[in-house]
Amino acid sequence: MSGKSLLLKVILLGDGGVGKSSLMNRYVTDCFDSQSFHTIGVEFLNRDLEVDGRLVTLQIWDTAGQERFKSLRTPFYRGADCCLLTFAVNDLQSFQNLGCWKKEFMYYSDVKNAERFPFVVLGNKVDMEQREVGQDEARAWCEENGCCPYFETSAKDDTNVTAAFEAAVREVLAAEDQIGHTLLSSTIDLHGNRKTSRTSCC
Ligand SMILES: Nc1nc2c(ncn2[C@@H]2O[C@H](COP(=O)(O)OP(=O)(O)OP(=O)(O)O)[C@@H](O)[C@H]2O)c(=O)[nH]1
Ligand SMILES: [Mg+2]
Repeated sequence: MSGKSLLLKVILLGDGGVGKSSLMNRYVTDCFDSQSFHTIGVEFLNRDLEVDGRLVTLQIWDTAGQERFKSLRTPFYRGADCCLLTFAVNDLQSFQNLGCWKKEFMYYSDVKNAERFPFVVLGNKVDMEQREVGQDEARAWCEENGCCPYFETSAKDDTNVTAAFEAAVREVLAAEDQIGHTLLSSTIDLHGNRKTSRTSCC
C-alpha cells in the first residue's frame, strides 16, 4: 500500500430532491436529516478511505439539482474524476432526466470521451414503499448508456451508500489502469514511427 493518498473528485448530479446531499452527508458524517434544505450552488466534503490497498482522499462535490441554480453548478464540473448520476426510485421524472444530466455534465466538463469516463448511477430512496422505477428498468438504462455500475441506495437507512462511493473510486482506478496500459502498449521507435503492439488488455 503506497503512503501517498490519491485525491479524487467525484460529483453528484441529479434532479432536486433525489437525495444527493443526503447521500454525501450519510457517507461522510453518517447523519441523515429528513428536513434537509435545497442546495444552492455546490458544496463539498472530503473523506479518506482505502480501496483495494490504495489510500484515497475522496472530494465529494454536491450540486444543486434545481434548474434555477444551473449557472451556479456547471463551472464546478471541470476536473471531476467520476460523475454519480442520481435519481430517486419513487420519482420517474428524475430517472427520465438522467440522460439530460449526463449531457449537461459532458457539455460543461473537460471530459472528451464519454465512453471512457467513469459514471455510476444511483437509484436513491429504496426504503420508500411506492416505487415508480423498477430495478430492471434502471439496470437496462445503465447497460444502454455505457454499461456503468448501478446501485440502489437509501441515505435514510444507509443502504449501499458506502458501496456506491467505493465503486466510484474503483471505476476511476480501473479507467486509469486502462489508460496506463494502452499508453504502455503503444511505443515509438527511435525513428519516431509509432508502433502499437496489439496486446489485448482485457
Ligand atoms: N425516504 C428517504 N428520503 C430521503 C432519502 N434521501 C434523501 N431523502 C429526503 O429527500 C429530501 C431531499 O433530499 P436532499 O438530500 O436535500 O436532495 P438533493 O438531491 O440534495 O436536492 P437539491 O439540493 O435540491 O438538489 C429530504 O427531505 C431528505 O430527507 C432516502 O434515501 N430515503
Ligand atoms: Mg442538495
